[in-house]
Amino acid sequence: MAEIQLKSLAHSYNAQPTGPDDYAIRQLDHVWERGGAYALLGPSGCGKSTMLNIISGLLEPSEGEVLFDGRRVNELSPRERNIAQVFQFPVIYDSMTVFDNLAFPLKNNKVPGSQIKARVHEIADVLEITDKLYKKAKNLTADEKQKVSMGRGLVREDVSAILFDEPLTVIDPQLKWKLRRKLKQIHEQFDITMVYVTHDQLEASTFADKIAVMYGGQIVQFGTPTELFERPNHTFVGFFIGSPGMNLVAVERRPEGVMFNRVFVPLEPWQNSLLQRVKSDNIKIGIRPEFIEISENPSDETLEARLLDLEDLGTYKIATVELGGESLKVRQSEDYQGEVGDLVHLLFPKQWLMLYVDEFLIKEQQ
Ligand SMILES: Nc1ncnc2c1ncn2[C@@H]1O[C@H](COP(=O)(O)OP(=O)(O)OP(=O)(O)O)[C@@H](O)[C@H]1O
Repeated sequence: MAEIQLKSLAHSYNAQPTGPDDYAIRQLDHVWERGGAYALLGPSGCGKSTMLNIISGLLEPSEGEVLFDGRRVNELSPRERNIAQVFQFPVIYDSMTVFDNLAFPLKNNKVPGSQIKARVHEIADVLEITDKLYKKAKNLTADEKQKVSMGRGLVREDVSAILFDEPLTVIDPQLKWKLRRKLKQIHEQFDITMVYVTHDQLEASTFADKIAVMYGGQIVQFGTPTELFERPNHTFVGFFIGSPGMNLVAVERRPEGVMFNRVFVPLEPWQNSLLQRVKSDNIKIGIRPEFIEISENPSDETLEARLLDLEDLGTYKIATVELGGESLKVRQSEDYQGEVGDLVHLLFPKQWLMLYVDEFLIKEQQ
């Protein structure tokens, strides 16, 4: 098990990149700590598989270094790096039994036969495939095959890390949840560094202690699921995490706050003073649907809006309101009784009103 450090890492599939758009990974520094359970979350094409393949050694980065426990491994082959990788589709030998599939990585590493048997049984028990051990792999269902594929990654006790590249894509929706829990349990039991790639936020937050959100070849935030929800460091994290995502509105600066379409939104003094110092005009405010309050009566702090739509989602409702020409989502309890067309009064609690400049969060300690 190892700490994996990425130092000034960048990768372009183009031999002669001419600008940032030619990079699948833009310069980044990152540390996956020893023994952590991590998710790498992001939309299709943001560079997740590229990063995994660079860590495992399947791909040589065009710039920067990969360090395992402080030692440069750029020149080492995947085998020498001792990384196990589980892909979207099961990688197993159909003609072999499940036992032989699981034993294969150990035989390759010249582990004694008695140890192989014990370890294969231990892993098969955890994955609940002991009754399949002496079946030919070709007779298994898709999810059983993927369990064997995971087992091949888990069986070696000496691996530096296990990388999962969307491993549950082929798994039945009902079984996905079970397997995710299983992986989490395996992580707790064996204490291995695990990086789990997915574009599904639910999958990421049930598996990982910490999530790296990737966007446009960069890690735009690395934090716990709660941190990503409460303090999105980038507008993309606000938009991508949560359902519906964060409300984001482009605004102009004013002395005591910001404005859009004749709606003035006051800010905290520290936000105002930081805002006066930045040059960019790319300014946005962001607030999650869960944190906007709707009040029946106006006050000095409320903003007048119109209820456009109310969607009943069973245990809660999502209201769509129009404020200064912008459409915002507001999450309400199931007993909220608004009528479409009603005037409503919105309150943006100060601690939940985020300010973004050039898409990044303005933080108090800056
Ligand atoms: N072999 C390749 N040659 C050229 N460009 C590539 C290659 N592999 C990936 N890319 C490009 O690099 C970028 C990042 O791709 P990557 O596969 O790492 O993203 P991803 O986040 O894993 O996406 P997905 O979730 O769809 O697998 C994309 O623009 C993709 O088109």
